[in-house]
Amino acid sequence: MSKLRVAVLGARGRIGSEAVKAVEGAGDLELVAALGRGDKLETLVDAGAQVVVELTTPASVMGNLDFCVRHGIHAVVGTTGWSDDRLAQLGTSLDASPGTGVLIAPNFSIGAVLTMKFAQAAARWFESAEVVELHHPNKADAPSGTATRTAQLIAAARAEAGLGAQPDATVTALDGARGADVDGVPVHAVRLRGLLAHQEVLLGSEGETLTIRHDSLHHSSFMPGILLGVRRIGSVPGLTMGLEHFLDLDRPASH
Ligand SMILES: NC(=O)C1=CN([C@@H]2O[C@H](COP(=O)(O)OP(=O)(O)OC[C@H]3O[C@@H](n4cnc5c(N)ncnc54)[C@H](OP(=O)(O)O)[C@@H]3O)[C@@H](O)[C@H]2O)C=CC1
Ligand SMILES: O=C(O)C1=N[C@H](C(=O)O)C[C@H](O)C1
Repeated sequence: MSKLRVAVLGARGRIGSEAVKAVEGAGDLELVAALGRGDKLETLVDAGAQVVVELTTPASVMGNLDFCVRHGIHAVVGTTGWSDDRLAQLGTSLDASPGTGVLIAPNFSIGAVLTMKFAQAAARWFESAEVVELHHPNKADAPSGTATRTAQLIAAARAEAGLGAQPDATVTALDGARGADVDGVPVHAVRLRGLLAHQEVLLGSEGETLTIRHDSLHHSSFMPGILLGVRRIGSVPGLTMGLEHFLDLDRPASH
């Protein structure tokens, strides 16, 4: 069987360089291009790339995806910075290229995907919910894409359960002291040398708290998710938001 032809954008970056190695190490995949800033996107077409792994920056991702979708190249995207406007713009490009698939994964690690799922399930049972994300100090964006998505899922679950605003008697505060407000859920961002990517979801009600914590200790934690996305996205046209859609998480464990 012929190998799937894969390219990496952002190939010299922290996660992109690991993705290059992961694709090279997969027997069913062939790395046909590894591009960095300034390299020509036409190379993707010349190399016959079928799937692109997009790991660049919020400033670059839209242009890169526009090119890929127009050329019918599927994309697996880890880059952050997604707003409703950007998603709508991508949706319009995909409408014009109906066979093309794009996966946007706020986080490729299984533990982070489960953290989001557990937080979403728990949210309706607690009066209070806050998210704390902790990352390496070279990270350009805050809060993280994962924390933003987690807060959005918590907020949607609270709204569906009819929960109102969270209890908070704060009257005076220094700027930023209560974090960023994501749909009514406070999100706090820590940047600390020595860390990679970590998140805590804090939930509380009268007399009890629940903390869900996840730690990515190495970029290798993201690689199985990237490879899964690469193998699956060609058969899922349109926009898929979140790796959970490829993970079959609701299937009961076999005994
Ligand atoms: N979803 C997930 O699981 C994960 C997502 N991420 C996200 O991935 C993104 C990259 O993170 P990270 O690797 O740490 O960042 P880095 O800054 O280390 O890497 C980004 C790379 O992209 C390059 N780049 C910028 N613009 C372009 C372009 N137009 N075409 C090709 N390459 C380009 C940069 O080049 P230059 O240095 O010259 O600017 C740099 O080498 C971030 O948004 C991060 O949040 C990270 C880890 C996991
Ligand atoms: O920049 C990073 O490092 C990471 N970015 C993603 C995010 O913003 O959620 C995923 C993970 O947290 C690592």
